[in-house]
Amino acid sequence: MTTYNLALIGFGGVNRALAELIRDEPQRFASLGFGLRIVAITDLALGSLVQAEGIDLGAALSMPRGTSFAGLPGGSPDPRNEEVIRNSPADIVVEATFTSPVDGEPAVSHVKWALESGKHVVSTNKGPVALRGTELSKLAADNGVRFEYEGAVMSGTPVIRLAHKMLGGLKLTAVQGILNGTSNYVLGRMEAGLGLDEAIIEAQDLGYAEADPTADIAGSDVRLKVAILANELLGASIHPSEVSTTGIQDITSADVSKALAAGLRWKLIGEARRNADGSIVASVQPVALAADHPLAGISGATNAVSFTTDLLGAVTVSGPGAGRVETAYALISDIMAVNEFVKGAVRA
Ligand SMILES: NC(=O)C1=CN([C@@H]2O[C@H](COP(=O)(O)OP(=O)(O)OC[C@H]3O[C@@H](n4cnc5c(N)ncnc54)[C@H](O)[C@@H]3O)[C@@H](O)[C@H]2O)C=CC1
Ligand SMILES: N[C@@H](CC=O)C(=O)O
Repeated sequence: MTTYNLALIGFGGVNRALAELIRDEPQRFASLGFGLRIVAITDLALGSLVQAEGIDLGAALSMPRGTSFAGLPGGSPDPRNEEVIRNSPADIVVEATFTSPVDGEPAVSHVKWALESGKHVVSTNKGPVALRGTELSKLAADNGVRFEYEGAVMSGTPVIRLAHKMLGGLKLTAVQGILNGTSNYVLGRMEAGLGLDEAIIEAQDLGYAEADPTADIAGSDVRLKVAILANELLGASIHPSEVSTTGIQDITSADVSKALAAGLRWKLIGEARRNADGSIVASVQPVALAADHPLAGISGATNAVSFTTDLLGAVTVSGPGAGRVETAYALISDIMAVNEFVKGAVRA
């Protein structure tokens, strides 16, 4: 059985959840036909750690706040991302640092260093995909490796790969959905009587929010996801700045109560549509949906996306849109895709 060596770049909620699954449930991976060993970890707060024989995950996961990997064999107080990505004995680099909606950095560089070094990349980071996706996928192909990013849209809920694999024979003209777990959770909690700020704190505690939750509330997170879906599935080549974006920051508790009394629910809707002339229009905006609208019942951190197709009409996928373990599962599904690629290459 093949065992893949992983380097985790960023050791926050998502990559910690992945490390816990690898430590606690090796049989899950064995049943998939491969083993996983974490040989390197870097993080802004902890520094870096490289142990070619496999890191003691119990020790790494229980590092007290404010300490660094410097005290461990192979440890350093600095993240040393480039050195670790290029030179550690990893087969797969797992990129889960902060998403930058502006330029995708430093994650874009992390992905490039890995691909240039002949390492596969699996990532939940939306920045590199939305802002430099075409270039990075080409770099992966040129180096004979994979760049997989299922978790960039709707966490572990299968969307990107599912649409590529299962909807390929259809003409897709639009994607529309609730694509941010935090804002949907926050709107639901406001319906229950909480203020915006209190609801955001809850979403942070639950691991849904971005490091800067403004991205969730003001819509830049959904803007990246809309650009990814438009480019991946509608054949567009749009930059996130072309997605007109309004968040939920100006929706007040009074607005929420008034809507509820009228049988409406506020939702943050992301949409991309191909016009008859081939042009693409894309937007993010709050909409007060009637209770019988298919997206009105999507609550909490659950998300849903609906594809408008020629032969099937609307095809809708719903599931978790955020969460630490839920997003770690996206990385596992990406590693499964890498494994299929590797096995296919061996057979060919
Ligand atoms: N939490 C969720 O539900 C989801 C998260 N994502 C994305 O996954 C990524 C990770 O998310 P979380 O783990 O929740 O975030 P987090 O904020 O808990 O963890 C990110 C970690 O990356 C580290 N980091 C930041 N910049 C770094 C750098 N230059 N070098 C080394 N380490 C660095 C931070 O110190 C932090 O520990 C983010 O890009 C996020 O947008 C995507 C889908 C869902
Ligand atoms: N902060 C994001 C996490 C997933 O992309 C969200 O809440 O949806």
